[in-house]
Amino acid sequence: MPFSTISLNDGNAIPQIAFGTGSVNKGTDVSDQIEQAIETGFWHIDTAQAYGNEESVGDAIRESGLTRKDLYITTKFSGLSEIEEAIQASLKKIGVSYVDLYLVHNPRYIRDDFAGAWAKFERIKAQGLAKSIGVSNFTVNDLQTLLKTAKVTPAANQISFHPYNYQQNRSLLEFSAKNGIIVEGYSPLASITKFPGGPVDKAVQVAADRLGVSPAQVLLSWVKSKGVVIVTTSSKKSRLEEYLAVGDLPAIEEAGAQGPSVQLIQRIKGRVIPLIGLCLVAAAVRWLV
Ligand SMILES: NC(=O)c1ccc[n+]([C@@H]2O[C@H](COP(=O)([O-])OP(=O)(O)OC[C@H]3O[C@@H](n4cnc5c(N)ncnc54)[C@H](O)[C@@H]3O)[C@@H](O)[C@H]2O)c1
Ligand SMILES: OCCc1c[nH]c2ccccc12
Repeated sequence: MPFSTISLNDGNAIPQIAFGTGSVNKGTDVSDQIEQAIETGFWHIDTAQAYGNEESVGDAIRESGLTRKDLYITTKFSGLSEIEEAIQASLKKIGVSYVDLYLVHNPRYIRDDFAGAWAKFERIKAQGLAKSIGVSNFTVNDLQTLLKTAKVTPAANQISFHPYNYQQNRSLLEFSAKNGIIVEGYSPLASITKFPGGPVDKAVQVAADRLGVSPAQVLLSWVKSKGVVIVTTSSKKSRLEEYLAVGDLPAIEEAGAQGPSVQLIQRIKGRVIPLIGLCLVAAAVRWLV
């Protein structure tokens, strides 16, 4: 069974893995890639006003033949127009009457008026144009400022999340947990894609060899074990299958409902996943100091 969902603070649920569409040049037609991702088993698509590809998302949805409620669509306000215009344009481009999650792409897009901008987001939720509203790239300070005037607490904060920024993200994770804000992690594979050759490589490879999985699966497993929604991507079907297979390495608390062989695997994973976490953090700390 692939990935499940995580409950949000507004009663909705978010799939724990998303297919990201922002890793290619702005405006690239990614409809075939999204279609492939949906066929492979992704049902959470992450786009943004700034990616210039919301039409591709719409095309892929229609091609997939799935109904609206079978998909989870996130888009973001990227400051390219007024908020009310932006959501209407996004809905039109995607060809849907609502998105599941609407995010402020970056605090800099609302820096001049956090309270006013968030009130507009709250209205978008009240109007049913977005089932849930949230933010992206917000620090603890940004969230504190927002929460001073917010009537609706952001459901999620999408941030960069990988072993090399884990220490830096810890206070944000704690603050988010305390305030019921789900963390989504983009660039989860950064240690092998953007910063190869660092100390995390070794720890990841050791864990991968021991578990008989790939380094990417170790990294995604680690993100999942933190309760963070994975936002990843690939144009290759084989990689998408590899990512989704991480859903079969569930967190230990899911073990009770499964058969004996799965329970055995989970007992092993239950020991290994925290160990992976420990190794990655130790490696990251050694690398940072
Ligand atoms: N909110 C934001 O500000 C923000 C910023 C960046 C990205 N995002 C979102 O997150 C998504 C994913 O971001 P990402 O691309 O950084 O994620 P990622 O770290 O998961 O990297 C994915 C890339 O890694 C490659 N890859 C996978 N396995 C590999 C391997 N073994 N060796 C080498 N390369 C491998 C894939 O082909 C793909 O190109 C974006 O598409 C976008 O939707 C959001
Ligand atoms: O999501 C933030 C990273 C990103 C990917 N593609 C973009 C296009 C415009 C602005 C930001 C981005």
